[in-house]
Amino acid sequence: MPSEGATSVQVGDKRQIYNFDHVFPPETTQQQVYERAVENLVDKFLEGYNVTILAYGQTSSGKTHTMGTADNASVPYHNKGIIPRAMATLFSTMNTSSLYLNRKFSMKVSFIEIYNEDLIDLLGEGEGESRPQVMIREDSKGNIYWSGLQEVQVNNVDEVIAYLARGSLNRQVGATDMNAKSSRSHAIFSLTMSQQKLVNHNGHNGHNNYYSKSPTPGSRPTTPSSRLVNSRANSRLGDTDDGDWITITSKFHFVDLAGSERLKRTAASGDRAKEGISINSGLLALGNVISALGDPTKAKHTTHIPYRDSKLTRLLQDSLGGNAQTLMIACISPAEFNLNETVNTLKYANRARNIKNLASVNQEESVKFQI
Ligand SMILES: Nc1ncnc2c1ncn2[C@@H]1O[C@H](COP(=O)(O)OP(=O)(O)OP(=O)(O)O)[C@@H](O)[C@H]1O
Repeated sequence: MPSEGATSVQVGDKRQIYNFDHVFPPETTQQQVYERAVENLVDKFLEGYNVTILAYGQTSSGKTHTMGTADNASVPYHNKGIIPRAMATLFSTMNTSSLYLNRKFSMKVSFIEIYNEDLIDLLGEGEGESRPQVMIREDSKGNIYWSGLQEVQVNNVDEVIAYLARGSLNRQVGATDMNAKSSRSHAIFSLTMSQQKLVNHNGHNGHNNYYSKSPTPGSRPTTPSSRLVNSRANSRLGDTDDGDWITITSKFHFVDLAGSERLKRTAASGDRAKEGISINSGLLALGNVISALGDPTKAKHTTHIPYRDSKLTRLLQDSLGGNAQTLMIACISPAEFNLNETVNTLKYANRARNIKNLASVNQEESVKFQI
């Protein structure tokens, strides 16, 4: 059974203890991992917090399996990873919980890959260089956004899984000595949710408004361009959605990192070696950001956090140490011959545990609509 607390590792005659929130032994099921570590984060996402889950570990340790980054409709339920389970909880909560009755939801997914420091849109149209270029941008408030990336409207779990499967087929996969089907890239599957919440309901006249964008204060949203995800909100609000509305936007990033193993262990050469160098430098940069964020003397001065050292850390800038609930899952091998990699993964994850984020709900100003 999963347990709280520490795990200890013996290296030579030294025993080192690492503390984690949960430790899952090999026989743990996907459902147990999900319930213990992830399910409450879906509630946080619905409340309006940004959430990021990262899977870290050496090749073949189960990152993709745990995250469900490659899951499709043919994966049997007991094997399904975090993403399909989180989506099932999310849509079911939206559609059944009384907490979300007076809301209108709009959701989009995107799927991006970092391969050799190139950003590739896994849902983008076209092949190779004909695909739109994805750029990392920062707005005046320091929020990171990705321009040129395809964001696709989704209305139910099946649509999310279809895009997940489509994107994962486009992901860079190569064979190494350690995993015949190794992911050679970092992949980030993201869900952006916008909620229109009715407060101070006036209860007279009006039409149903479906919003795909945050409305500008003082203006009324125009033609409905997105379908309403929560059909109950439509029927409940009916013709009487006159009142004050607030917009809550939250992002859920599922990050399946490339294998963290030392290059020589994969016996890589040529393209595989180039990929390995790039993977290691991205993970090193991530490790440096994690170390800086875990050090309270540095974390106060955000200019010292080396986010700009890699695309991976830049993309995740507002999810690491920013305004997000962040979970790192460290995948390790029980095999003795992987001990060194296991110790490295435990040290890496242990550093991540020192980060203290200040998460808050992303709520826009109250907007009055007179209809
Ligand atoms: N807990 C598990 N139970 C059953 N099968 C597993 C488990 N973890 C991993 N596997 C299987 O082991 C193989 C390797 O796992 P996976 O591809 O998830 O590793 P990975 O860490 O993502 O590797 P890479 O970094 O090379 O992509 C897959 O066939 C996967 O289905």
